[in-house]
Amino acid sequence: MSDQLFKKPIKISEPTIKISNNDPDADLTAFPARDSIQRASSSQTKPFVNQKVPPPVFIHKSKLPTSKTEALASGSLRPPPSTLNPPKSLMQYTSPAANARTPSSGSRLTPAATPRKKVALKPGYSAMDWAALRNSGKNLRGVDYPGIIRVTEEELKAHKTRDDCWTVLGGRVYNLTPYMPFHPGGEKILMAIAGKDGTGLFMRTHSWVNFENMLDRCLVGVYVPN
Ligand code: HEM
Repeated sequence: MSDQLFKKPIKISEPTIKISNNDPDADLTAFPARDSIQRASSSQTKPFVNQKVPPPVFIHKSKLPTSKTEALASGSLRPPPSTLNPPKSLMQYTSPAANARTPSSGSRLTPAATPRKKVALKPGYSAMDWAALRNSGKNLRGVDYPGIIRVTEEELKAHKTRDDCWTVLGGRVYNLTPYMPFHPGGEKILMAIAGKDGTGLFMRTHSWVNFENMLDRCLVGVYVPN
């Protein structure tokens, strides 16, 4: 009996939904319901039909930025523009010189300073090499007298060449000659303070540089202008 049941093909007919125009309740597919608030407030009765959807924008592969730098330059990786202004306390440090160095858009907060330019140092003249030379025990003072000497203005002025360059920093006289090729700002700029008091220019350029420590082995003496 059960065998017969399984062997018999079962006919499943599609359910038919009859929609009568006279009977609104018969329209089972209508959603939202015909007399609902949603339908009343919506001007669109047939979604996606005759609706104007903007066509998708395709960017050709060749026009896409290839690197992060390019993407940044094109602005595609930039954060959205902000209407917030930076705090005034930081703004005061932005100098025209600093802005001239960073001409890109937006506000950049850069400490006010003299425009700076690093030079390419020759191999063997890095900060590490200078530290090694300082600790080598070599005489970097350029004078044979072992102790601190008193240097007058006249004496100072006599040491203003590339091979014999003294300067005053913070009231002390230093022999800059051995440091010349190690200076990240270049030799030329150091010659501007040769045989002179360089404290003002030094401080305006890089007051954070610890010259006392870096030039300790180059100390010649104390400056006694009169
Ligand atoms: C007073 C005259 C001097 C001027 C005009 C001057 C100028 C400069 C300049 C333009 C730079 C490159 C800055 C950069 O873009 O990174 C620099 C860097 C540097 N200078 Fe001088 N310099 C002077 C004296 C000295 C002296 C006497 C020393 C010795 C202690 C010195 C030590 C340094 C150091 C360590 C740096 C690297 C600083 C850094 O990378 O932050 N400078 N200097």
